[in-house]
Amino acid sequence: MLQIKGLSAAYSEQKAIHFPDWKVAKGEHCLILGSSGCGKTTLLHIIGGLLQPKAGEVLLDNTSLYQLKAHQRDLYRGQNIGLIFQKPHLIDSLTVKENLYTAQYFAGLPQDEKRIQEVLHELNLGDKLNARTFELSQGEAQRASIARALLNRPKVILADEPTASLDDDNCHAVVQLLQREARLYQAALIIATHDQRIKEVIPEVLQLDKQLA
Ligand SMILES: Nc1ncnc2c1ncn2[C@@H]1O[C@H](COP(=O)(O)OP(=O)(O)OP(=O)(O)O)[C@@H](O)[C@H]1O
Repeated sequence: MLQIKGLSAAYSEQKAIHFPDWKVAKGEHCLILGSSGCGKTTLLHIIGGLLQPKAGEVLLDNTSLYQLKAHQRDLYRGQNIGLIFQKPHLIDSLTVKENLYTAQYFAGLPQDEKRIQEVLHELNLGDKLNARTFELSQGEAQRASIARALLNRPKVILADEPTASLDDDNCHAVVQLLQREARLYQAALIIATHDQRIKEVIPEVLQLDKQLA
């Protein structure tokens, strides 16, 4: 379903970071692990169509992400890839509903309030539809960002350090939530992290090594 081949990345004059070839099956849950600076976020951004690699290929089903023109890739991402970051990155001047509308807009999809209500309900945010995002607790804001990522029923969910600043209880709650939602959408779930706690529940790992850099 997802395949990376011969991938490398380089920021400006920096030495290239090389990534091992890797395949993730439909519905599979896995981790990208490795020490700080080894390239976890970089790889996640490449897989998410946010960062052009120096070389190599990202295949999602039969689509080669970087063969697409930039605007086609943006639409493809909006329709097929759900991105979750450590911080929610919601737009404070908008309500929760309006934040989720942006995900439909950037995917080239029509506004669908019913679908927004459905996904908010799934994440126990049914009463927050018209709340401003600054009125949300941190946990609610994180779930709203997960709702935004799931809204368009993605084939793959990419989460970057979603548990880094959480205590053990909340760490497990967030991982369980991501796994439950990924199962619901039969989506592949890929979490980039150096949080060893997640390894207990998701044993499938792509280990990145500093030596590869
Ligand atoms: N925008 C950028 N410009 C230049 N170099 C960058 C940029 N982003 C990352 N790097 C460098 O690329 C390398 C990989 O960074 P990346 O953020 O992917 O690592 P990481 O494994 O996610 O680290 P961490 O676990 O600390 O978040 C590092 O050496 C970093 O300094």
